[in-house]
Amino acid sequence: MPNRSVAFSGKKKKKQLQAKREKKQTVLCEGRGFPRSQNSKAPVVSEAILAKVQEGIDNPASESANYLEDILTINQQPGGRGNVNRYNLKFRKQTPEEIEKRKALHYAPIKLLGEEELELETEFFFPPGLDYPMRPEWKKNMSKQELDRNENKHFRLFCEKLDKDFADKDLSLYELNLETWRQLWRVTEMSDILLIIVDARFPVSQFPPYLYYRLVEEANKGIILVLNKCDLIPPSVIVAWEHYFHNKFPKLLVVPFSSMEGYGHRRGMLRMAAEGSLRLVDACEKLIHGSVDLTSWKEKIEEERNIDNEMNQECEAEEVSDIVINTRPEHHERYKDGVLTIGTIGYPNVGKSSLINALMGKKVVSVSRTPGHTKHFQTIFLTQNVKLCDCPGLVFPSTVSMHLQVLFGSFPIAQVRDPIGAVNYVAARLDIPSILKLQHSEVQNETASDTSWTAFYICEAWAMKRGYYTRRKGAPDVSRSANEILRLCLNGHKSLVLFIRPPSYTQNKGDYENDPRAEEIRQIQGVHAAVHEPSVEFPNHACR
Ligand SMILES: Nc1nc2c(ncn2[C@@H]2O[C@H](COP(=O)(O)OP(=O)(O)OP(=O)(O)O)[C@@H](O)[C@H]2O)c(=O)[nH]1
Repeated sequence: MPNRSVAFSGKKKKKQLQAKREKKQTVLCEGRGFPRSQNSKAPVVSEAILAKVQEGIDNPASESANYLEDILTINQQPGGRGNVNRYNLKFRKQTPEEIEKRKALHYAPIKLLGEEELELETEFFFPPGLDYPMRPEWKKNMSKQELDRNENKHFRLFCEKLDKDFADKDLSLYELNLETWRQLWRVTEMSDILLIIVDARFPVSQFPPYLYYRLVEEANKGIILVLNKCDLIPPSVIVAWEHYFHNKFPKLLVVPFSSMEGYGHRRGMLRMAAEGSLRLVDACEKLIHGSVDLTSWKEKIEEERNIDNEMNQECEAEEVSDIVINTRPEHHERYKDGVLTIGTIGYPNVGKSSLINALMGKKVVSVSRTPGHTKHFQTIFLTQNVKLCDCPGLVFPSTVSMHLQVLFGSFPIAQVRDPIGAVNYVAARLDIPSILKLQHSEVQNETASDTSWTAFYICEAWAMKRGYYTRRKGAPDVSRSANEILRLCLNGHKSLVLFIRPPSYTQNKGDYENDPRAEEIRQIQGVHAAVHEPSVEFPNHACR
């Protein structure tokens, strides 16, 4: 008789599945070289492994990912309005090895860096020789296909060269979508003045010097560096940055700005950021030498200044500007038809759209906490003879670390595969446990030999404080917690404000604090300056 298969009970099946799951987990854990200790929930990592990990992080060239293949795939997508993904931000993918190495740092004891170690300058992020892709030579009679082919080839060669020339450096993720670069080319071509908008917390990591040389020295454009979000940092740091940029880039005008100055006390109210706007008009006047009359812009600001707070306008989206998708090259005619065209350039999430709304005194472009929200450039008339042109956020080639990219918002937090690693980066620079008033889970454990903070413990403590637990095992949900810590930092939560300083800031801090400019900056910061306010309470969104 043929063998009949034995009936498999539900209980047996359950046991079998459980054994399979356990086996898989052991393999995963061992694969990472993280044996688990008896007392601690966190894996233990030996000094030797940590040293190796650090070595790998310091020298990532050995793990260079072949992202050049991606470029072809990205830029061969069908164009047109139909393809919604055509304008998405695109970066190379991280290799699994890179991710694994970073993960080991979750369990390394954290050592806080000194304030001087947060003093950084341009060259740290933009080593000499770095550049951005320029529009290749073109002729007026070229067909669309010819232009397209030419630009695609030029861009691919640019990326290949960058990859080769900087093989020994840890180049960060930069924009691989040619369509976005085309928009930059078009915006720079059509503008008389360019506003390079940076997050005042990280200015030198978002201001590529090659952009300055190309635009000012070669294309003879006027450029203004806007230190946006200046409400998030002390005025003395802004004063120090102004000195730094004036000395290093003599033709650059620097304007501190806070788009939040335009927000009223009541929710949903928006008005013009008048103080910042006035500084901007002054800077524009210096650059155009009377070629366009800016009186109407100034009058508009004065009018707005005199409006009572109670008369603030409702924060509703008004008629939206002219969205321009045509990026075909054209020769620039200065102050065409007596209109001053001001282009805005910057990394994603630096607040370009907010700045335009704050200049307008009403919501004309939509704002989002998600980077890459603006997909194609739009033009808006500020007054009859001043036109703004908002370019989508662009990530320029640099050596900015992945973690910093996450913290200033050029890489979406939702796509971060290692949020705890990014928390480790913040924790080395900000005392998270005391800012968030965290309690180490091992403090109560008498057998625990070490109660140093690690990124893992920070995320665990925050998860417990907020009541975030995983559904299946009921363990503290460290990923969710890490995500939230990063968001607090990105949005400049009043106490979690990470910012860099210019060289010698700490040494000359007193002078910057007493500089008369500091008072002027306080006015631009408006009522929302985080730096003067006490820490806030968190609303409790606990969920089990
Ligand atoms: N504290 C503070 N937050 C700001 C300021 N300006 C913008 N933000 C916030 O920064 C985030 C991004 O603002 P957006 O204006 O959408 O930035 P964007 O540069 O247009 O972003 P992309 O569309 O990705 O290019 C939003 O959450 C804004 O509320 C500012 O001056 N101060």
